[in-house]
Amino acid sequence: MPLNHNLQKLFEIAKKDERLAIGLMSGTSLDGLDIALCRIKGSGMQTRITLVNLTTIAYPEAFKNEVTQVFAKQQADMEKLCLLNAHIGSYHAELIVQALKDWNIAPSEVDFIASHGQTVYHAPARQHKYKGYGNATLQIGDADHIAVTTGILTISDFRQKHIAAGGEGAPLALYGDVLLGSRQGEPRILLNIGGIANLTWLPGDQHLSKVLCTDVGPGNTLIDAACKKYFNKPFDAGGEIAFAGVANEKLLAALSSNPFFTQDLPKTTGPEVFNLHYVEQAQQTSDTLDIDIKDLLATLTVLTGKIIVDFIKANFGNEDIKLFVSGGGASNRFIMEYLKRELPGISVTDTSGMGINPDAKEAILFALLGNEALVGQPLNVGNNPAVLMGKFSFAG
Ligand SMILES: Nc1ncnc2c1ncn2[C@@H]1O[C@H](COP(=O)(O)OP(=O)(O)OP(=O)(O)O)[C@@H](O)[C@H]1O
Ligand SMILES: CC(=O)N[C@H]1[C@@H]2OC[C@@H](O2)[C@@H](O)[C@@H]1O[C@H](C)C(=O)O
Repeated sequence: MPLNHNLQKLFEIAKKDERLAIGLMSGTSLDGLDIALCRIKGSGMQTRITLVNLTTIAYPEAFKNEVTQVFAKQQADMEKLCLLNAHIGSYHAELIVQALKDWNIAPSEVDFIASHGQTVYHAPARQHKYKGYGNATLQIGDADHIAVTTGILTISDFRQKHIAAGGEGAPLALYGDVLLGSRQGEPRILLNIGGIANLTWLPGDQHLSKVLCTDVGPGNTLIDAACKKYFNKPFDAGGEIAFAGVANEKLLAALSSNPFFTQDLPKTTGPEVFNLHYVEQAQQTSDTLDIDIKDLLATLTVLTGKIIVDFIKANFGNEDIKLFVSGGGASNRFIMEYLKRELPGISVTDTSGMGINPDAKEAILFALLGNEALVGQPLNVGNNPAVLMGKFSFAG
């Protein structure tokens, strides 16, 4: 019996020497959609990927406000959640169609889209309160809408397989980091400072069993929340407000005492834990509710730097390592200067120092994961599940 047209096309795409793919990332900062157009050759450790084009479409305030109603909330309007699942899928599709027009690329030239979706809740078992339930995470923005509207095969919902195979559904960065970032004789740390900060340790002997990838703690999420509340700004551009304040040591100590920081590795978290409620509680226990708001911003920014520095010193020492930073936090001069100052033996640059655009890294990761879903083999890395992730949505 002949294969139907969807499977026929799938096989044709899988047999190609080179694929044109779109990777999509909409992260926990809710700032916008990263669309990375990539050319990919091969698979696994032989993957060669070139970023052809990148655009970040900032979300309009009205859209952010809608998503915020369900984002990281223990209680939310189920109708709104249901509507947003379809709405985000179609909205992302429209943004892709527009980006392709701008780039003068016909949708028929693109082999596949790999979509992360929008995380609305992340609930590793260590973090939620429901006995008898395991790890769980929820990304919405259904990919059937993307596939049908763009006419392009779409691979999505990567995190569920990771959980089904024993992981926490995140971080997935290591799968891309080992493929693109590992170098013989050069121990590296690839740090992404998005809403949450996560890192991948790539040992210089390139033993995949020694690779570690874990969330470290809040990246920009507390800084953004405080900026919004106290300064009516979405984020602290360049870390300017933090530079104008002085970190409060008592508050810093209270914030640093969250149990997440001493839990076993690898571990994951999100704004479900690291939010303004957590900051206010720490202010209460440390009797710092009345500190200057610039000092509060400085404290939250130092916290982001300090948990990264403490983690690196405790787990990898302080010498002969190259640290490459990506994500929006790489544009926060206060954080970058803090890392350089507090890790004197380590070379700290953003990931452009290793040939990867720091704003594109996560969207590229999903393009890579989509490529692996099509033509890869499960990879044993650290104690992470060796699985191929992602679900297929056909256009017709
Ligand atoms: N010029 C800048 N100065 C300071 N901070 C910045 C700047 N540009 C971006 N950021 C910070 O980076 C954040 C966005 O980072 P990014 O897009 O990497 O996060 P994300 O992908 O949404 O999060 P995650 O990776 O945790 O899912 C912004 O919300 C802001 O806090
Ligand atoms: C559940 C979820 O969306 N987690 C994100 C978030 O943003 C950063 C950090 O927390 C990381 O664990 C993950 O994203 C990246 C892309 C990852 O999986 O590697």
